[in-house]
Amino acid sequence: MSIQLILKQRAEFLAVLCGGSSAEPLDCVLDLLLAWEVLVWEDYLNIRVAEKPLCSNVRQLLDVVYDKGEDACSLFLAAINQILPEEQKAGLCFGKGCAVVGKIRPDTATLTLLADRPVLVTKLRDNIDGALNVLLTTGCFTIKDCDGVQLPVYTPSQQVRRLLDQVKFKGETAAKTLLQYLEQTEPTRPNPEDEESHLSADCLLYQKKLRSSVAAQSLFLSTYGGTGRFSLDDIYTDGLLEVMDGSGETTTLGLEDVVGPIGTLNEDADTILLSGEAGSGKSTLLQRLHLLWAREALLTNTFLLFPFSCRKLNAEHRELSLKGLLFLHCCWPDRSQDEVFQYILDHPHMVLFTFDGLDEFKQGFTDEERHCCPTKQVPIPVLLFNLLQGTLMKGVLKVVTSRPQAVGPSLKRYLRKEVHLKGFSPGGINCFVKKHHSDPAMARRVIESLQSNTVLLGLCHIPVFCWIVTKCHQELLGGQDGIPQTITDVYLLVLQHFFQRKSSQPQGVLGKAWLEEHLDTVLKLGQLALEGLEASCYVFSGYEMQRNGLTEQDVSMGFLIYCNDLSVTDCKHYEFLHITLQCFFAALYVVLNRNNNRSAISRLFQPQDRQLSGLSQRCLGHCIDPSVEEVKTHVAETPNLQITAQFVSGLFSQQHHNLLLDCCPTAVRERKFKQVVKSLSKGMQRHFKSIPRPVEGEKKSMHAMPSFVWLIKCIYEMQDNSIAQDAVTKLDVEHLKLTYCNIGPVECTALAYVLKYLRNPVGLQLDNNTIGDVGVEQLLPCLHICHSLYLRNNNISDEGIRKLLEKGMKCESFQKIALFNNKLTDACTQNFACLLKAKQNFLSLKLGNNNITCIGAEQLAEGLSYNQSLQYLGLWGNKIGDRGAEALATALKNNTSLIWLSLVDNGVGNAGTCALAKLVSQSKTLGELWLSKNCISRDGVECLIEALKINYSIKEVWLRRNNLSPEEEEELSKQESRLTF
Ligand SMILES: Nc1ncnc2c1ncn2[C@@H]1O[C@H](COP(=O)(O)OP(=O)(O)OP(=O)(O)O)[C@@H](O)[C@H]1O
Repeated sequence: MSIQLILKQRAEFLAVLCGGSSAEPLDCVLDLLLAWEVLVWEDYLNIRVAEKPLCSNVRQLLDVVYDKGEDACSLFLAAINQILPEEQKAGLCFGKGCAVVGKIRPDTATLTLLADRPVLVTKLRDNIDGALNVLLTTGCFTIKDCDGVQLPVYTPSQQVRRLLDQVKFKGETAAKTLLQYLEQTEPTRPNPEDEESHLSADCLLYQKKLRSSVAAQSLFLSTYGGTGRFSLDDIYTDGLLEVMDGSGETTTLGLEDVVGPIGTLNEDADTILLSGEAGSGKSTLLQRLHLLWAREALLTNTFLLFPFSCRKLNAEHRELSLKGLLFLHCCWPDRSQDEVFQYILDHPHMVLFTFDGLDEFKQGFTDEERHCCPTKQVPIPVLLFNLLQGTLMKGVLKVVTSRPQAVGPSLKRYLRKEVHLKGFSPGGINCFVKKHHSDPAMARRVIESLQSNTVLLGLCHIPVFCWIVTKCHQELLGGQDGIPQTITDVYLLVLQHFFQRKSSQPQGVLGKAWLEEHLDTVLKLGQLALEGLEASCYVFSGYEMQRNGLTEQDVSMGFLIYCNDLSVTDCKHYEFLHITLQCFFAALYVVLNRNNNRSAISRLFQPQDRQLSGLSQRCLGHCIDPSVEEVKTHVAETPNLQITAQFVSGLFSQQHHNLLLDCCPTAVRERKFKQVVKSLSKGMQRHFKSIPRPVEGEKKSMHAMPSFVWLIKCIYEMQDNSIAQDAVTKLDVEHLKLTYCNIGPVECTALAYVLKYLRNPVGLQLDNNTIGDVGVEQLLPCLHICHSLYLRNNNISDEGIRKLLEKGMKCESFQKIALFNNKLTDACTQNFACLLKAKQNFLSLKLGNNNITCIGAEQLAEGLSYNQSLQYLGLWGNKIGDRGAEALATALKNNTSLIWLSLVDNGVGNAGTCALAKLVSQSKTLGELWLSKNCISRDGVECLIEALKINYSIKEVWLRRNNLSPEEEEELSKQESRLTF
C-alpha cells in the first residue's frame, strides 16, 4: 500500500526533498501534485510557507498526502519517482506505480495554468521578462508585482513559480493574458505553404526580445520624466489625423490607418510622412504605435519594428552598416545574428522602421549619394537618406515624423503618403484633462475655466500646450496677473511653476522679482538652449552642462530631464523637457543677457539667411558633424528658431515689462526691443513687396508665404496694438489667401489681432486648415474687415456658425461665406435664415457637403423669402430632397437677385424639379441651375423644358447623372440646348 510506503520511508523522503537545502525537488513535486489535482490551492499555500524551514514544508506535505488517502499517496510516490535523478532513487521503494489519468482539458485559464504548471516552469524560465512585460503593459501586474517576482534571491524556476502564483492570485484575466502570451511565443509549426514557416526559433526569439525592449521604452511618456510619470495608457488621447488624396480631398484617419493604404499617392515609395507642428503629438503618436505593436494589438502583420530617434542618431558619429544600425540602436539578437539579419533582408514587407523627428536631424535630406549595400559601413546620414529613398531596403515601410517646414521637395518625391497630425479636437481636450486629473471635480473645474477663456482653449488644441495648461492649472486659471493670452504668458507661468515647486517658501509667495532671483539659472540654461538650437543639438552631455556652469541644483529644477536611452554612449545625457521649452530658454537668454550683440536677434528673425554662428561652432563643436558644417542651406532648425523668435517677441510685451525690469540694463533691453520691432516690420514689408501685380480684371490678391503667419504670431505675442496697426497699414489687397497654412485656433487669434487693423475689407480665404469652432470664435474681432470669408474644410460645426453669424449680422461689409465640407446640420440653418433676413446686401452662401436636410432647407427658404440680395446659393452634397427643393423654389418665387443655384447631389426627384421649373418660368435673374447627381427622370426634365420656353435669363441647366437613359438624354437635349447631360 502506498500509505504504508510513505510512512515507512518518511525519513528518506525528508532527506531527498531537503537534501542540499535546495527547495527545487519539493517545488517540482508540488508542481506535479497540483497539476494532478492531488493538492488543492489551499493545501499548497499551507505547505509552501516561505517563512518556515524547508524541512517543515516537506513534513507538512507528507502529512497532507497521508491524510488524503491511498490514491494521493500513490501519486505522491509517482511524483517523487519522476523528479528524482536515478542515483537518488537507489534504496527507495515506489510501489506498483500509479497511472496518471489524463484529465479533461480545464475550462478556465487559471485551471489550465495549474494543469500545465510543471511544463510551464521549464518553458517560462527563458521568457520571464517577456511574460512580465505583457502582464505589466496589460495592467494585470503592477511594478511592485514584477519586482516581487524578480527578487534576486530566487532562481529562475522559483521566479516562474512566483509569477504563476501571482497570476493565480490576480485571477482569470491575468491567467488568460499569460496563456495568450505563451501561445504567441510558441514556435510556429512548420507549414510548407506558409512563408512564416521559414521563421527559425532564433528569429522568433529576436522578435520577442525586440517587442519587450520596444514595450519597455514606450510604456511611459517621456516629457513627464522629471515631473511625475504618466503611463501612455493612462494619458494617451487620440489626436486628429488627416490625409489628403491626389485631388485635394481630405480623409480623417485612425491610428491604424497611418501605415495603411488610405491616402497613398505614390505606390512605389515606402516612406510615410507624419507631419505636424511643434508639440502636436507626433512623437507621442509614434510611441503609441510602438507600444501597440509590442503588445500585438496593432500592426500585426509587422514581424519586426525598429524605432529610431533622429535626435539620437545625431549623436552617432561612427560609420555603420545597416546591420549595425538595426542591432546597435534597437536590440541585439542573442543568437544567430546573421540568420536574423538575412531574414530581415529577405522579408522587407514584414519589417517597419520609424524615424522620429527628421526635423531634428542635423543634415538636411539629400539624394545625392547612393548606397545600397546592407553590410557596408557608411556615415549615418547616408544610411538614413538611402533608407528613406528606398535605395536601401526597398519594400520596408518607413514612418517618419517631422515638422512640415522641414520637408523639402527633394524628400517629397520619395513619399508614399503624407499624414497630417492636427492636434486635439475640442472633445480630445476634455478627454485629456479628465485623464490628467484623476479627481473629476478638478477636471471639471479646469474644463470650465478653459471654456471661459477661448484664447487658452485655442492653445490647448496643441497637445504640448494642453499638457502645460493642465499641469500648471493652478497658476494659469487662478492667476492674479490676468488670464494668459499668449504662449509666452503660458511659458512664463510654467517657469514660475517650476521655481515655485522647488522653492523653500510656502506656496504662493514667490516674490514679484522671482525671475531676477533665478536669473543665474535661467541664463545658464538659456545659453545652453540657444547654442543647442543654433547647432541643431537637443541632447547635452555632462561636459557641456559643466562648461555652461550648470550645477546639480540647476538641473534639479526639472527643466532638463535625464535622457536614459541614449544607447550609443555610456555617459549621462540630458535634454529639455520639450523642445519648445528649449526655445523658450533660448529666448530668455537672447532677451536677458547683457551682451549688446545684435546678431542673435537678426539670426532669429531672418532664419533663412542664417549660417552657423561662430559662437555655436566654438562651444558645441563636437555636436556638429564636421561634414555638416559645410551645409549652408540647412533649414531643419528654422521652425525652432521661429518659435524662439516668437518667445522673444512675447518677452518684450508691455505685460512683462516689470518682471524683466531689473534683469537686464534698460538701455540694452530698449535697443533689443527696437531691433525686434524693426525686424518684424521689415519681414512684413518683404512680404508685401512679393505680391504680384494683379492681372487685368482680377482682384489684387496676396497668397501668404509660410513665414507670414509666423510674423503675425510674433506681432501677436508682443500684445501691442500700435505695432499690429503699423504692420498692416501698408497692406493693400482685396484678397488674402491663407489656404493649407496649418492654421488652427492659435493662429486665428493672432490673425484677428493684426488683421482687424486693415484699412479696407478683404476676402479672407482660409480653406483647408484646422480652424474649428474655437478658431471661428477667435476670428470674430476681424470679421468687420472681411467682405468674404472662405472656410472650406475646417471642421466647423453649428455652434461655431451660430457665433459667427451673430457677429456677421452686424458687420456691414460681410457679404460672402463659403463653408463647403464642414460639419453643419439643420441646427444652424435658422441662423442663416436670420442673416438673410437682416442683411439685404449679402451676396453668396455656399454650404456644400454638409448635413442639411429638408428641414434645414425649409428654414433657409424662410429666410430667403425675405431676401433680395443673395446671388449665389450652393447646397451641393446635402440631403434636402424633393421637400427641400420645393420649399426653396416657393421661397424664391419673387426673388430678383439669385443668379446661381446648386442643388447637385441632394436626392431631388421629379416633384422637386417641377417646383424648380416653376421658379425657372418666373425668374428673370437666374443664370445657372445645377441639378446633376439627383434622381430626376423624364417627367421632371420635361417640366424644366416647358419652363425654359418662357425663360431668357438661364444659360445652363446641369442634369448629369440623373435617372435617364442615354437615348432619353440625347432626345431631351435636342428639345432644349441649354440642358447639359
Ligand atoms: N496623443 C497625446 N495624448 C496625450 N498627450 C499628448 C499626446 N500628444 C502629445 N501629448 C503631450 O504633448 C507633449 C508633446 O508632444 P510630442 O513631443 O509628441 O509632440 P511633437 O509633435 O513630437 O513635438 P516636436 O515637433 O516639438 O518634437 C507630450 O510630451 C505629451 O505631454
